[in-house]
Amino acid sequence: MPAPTEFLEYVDRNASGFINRLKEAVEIKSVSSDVSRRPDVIKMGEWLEKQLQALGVTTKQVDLGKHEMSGHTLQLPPAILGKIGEDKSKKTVLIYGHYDVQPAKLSDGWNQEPFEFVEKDGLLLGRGSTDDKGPIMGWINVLEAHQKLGKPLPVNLKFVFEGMEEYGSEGLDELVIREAQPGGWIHGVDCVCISDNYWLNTRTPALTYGLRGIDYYGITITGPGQDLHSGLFGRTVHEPMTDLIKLMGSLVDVNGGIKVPGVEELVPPPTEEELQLYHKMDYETADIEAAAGGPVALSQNKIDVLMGRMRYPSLSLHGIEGAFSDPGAKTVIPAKVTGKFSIRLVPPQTPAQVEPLVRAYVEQQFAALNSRNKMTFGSLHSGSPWVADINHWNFRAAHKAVKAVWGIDPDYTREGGSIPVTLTFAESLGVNVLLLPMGRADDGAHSTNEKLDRSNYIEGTKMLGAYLYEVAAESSA
Ligand SMILES: NCC(=O)N[C@@H](Cc1c[nH]cn1)C(=O)O
Ligand SMILES: [Zn+2]
Ligand SMILES: [Zn+2]
Repeated sequence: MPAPTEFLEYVDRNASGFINRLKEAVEIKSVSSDVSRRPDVIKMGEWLEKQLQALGVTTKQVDLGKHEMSGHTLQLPPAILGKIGEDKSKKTVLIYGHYDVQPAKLSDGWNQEPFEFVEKDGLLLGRGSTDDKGPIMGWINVLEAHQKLGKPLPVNLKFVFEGMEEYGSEGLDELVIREAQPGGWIHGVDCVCISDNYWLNTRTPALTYGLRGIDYYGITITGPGQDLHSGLFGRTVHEPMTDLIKLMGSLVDVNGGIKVPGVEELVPPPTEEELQLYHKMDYETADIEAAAGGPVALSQNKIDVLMGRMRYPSLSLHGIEGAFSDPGAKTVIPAKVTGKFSIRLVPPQTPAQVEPLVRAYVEQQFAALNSRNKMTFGSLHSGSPWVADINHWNFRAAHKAVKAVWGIDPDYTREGGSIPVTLTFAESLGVNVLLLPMGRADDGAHSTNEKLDRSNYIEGTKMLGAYLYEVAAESSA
């Protein structure tokens, strides 16, 4: 059942109001990994709850308790649960999104203050515009259109919005498992839809049926009692940074090969059938280079690039806490440094399998340094990979919606990123989960100058609405 014309026209007529809604959302600095921004994350959750309530959604804020972050005990931002419609003759779709964002500073290389929303040259710019505030606003726009038009929604909707996704979704798995039980908020839904990833390129919409998992680690080296003058102490003491750089350098080679024994070996080679899927995707190595903003692809072979992103694990080095990183030439020997890195996991890898391999390797590498410093290794957070069945009516409905709104067939992709709760939804609810991305490959999620194309936001709002109509029309058999 295609989306009604009056809905599509409402979206076009009200585009500027929808953009204002996104502006308001972007300007709340809801950075989940920043201790000082935690009140803003909570404010963002409250703002979102009010938006939902104003559009007739029954909501519930769930306190997820407290957690430890960077030596502080902090209140976790609430999960915002919502529901609208209880018509037993209709399907019920569960929508998930996250209202927290990655950190961003002007000095990272932004052309504008990252939390000041700018509309320019067809782009909606600002932190969170594509990840994940744009898609969440898309769902709210769909609700607004139906309320203002006095039209019933074609399906019942349940919502789970969280404020800690960018920090490993702390506390959410337990909530989802609890609420999936009989009598729980999300028990009995027919399918799940998540809009929190991107097209493979800038041309072709995508339906996504897989995500990599993640295991995020920290290696801390301590020794000196305080930071030291390198002129007075250089070549007289074991330096924590020197040890850490050696360890971090031993984890991955410059071509992306993971040097931790046993990690790559867990992954089976691709079958002929799987290779054919990559051949069919609308993709060129120029796409990754355009999205990366430089000629830096590891291979000029499209299949290698696609498999590197979708079906092989990767190990990335993220940063060093405690290292000198300001402009200037401070001659310091930092006393305590923590190196952060993560491994993106693919089936059948699990964090429980991979973590002991990494720990044993890091300990062995550190022992080989014969350093008198101390090393501690830990996992900051983790999530398992997920793969779905694309032959399900949930995907069929999304395919029709994409075709109706964008006029082309979508690519079927596996995403290189992670959304830790996805597998928990699939397992605890026992239903199909679909990822329906709104943004493009070059949106700059987690990066500088993050944007969502105006057309992706507006057509994407239509696509989300159209998907609900197509779900309603599918037979669940
Ligand atoms: N849009 C999904 C996303 O960006 N997910 C994050 C999740 C994460 C895990 N640890 C920190 N963030 C990702 O990096 O894939
Ligand atoms: Zn996201
Ligand atoms: Zn993200």
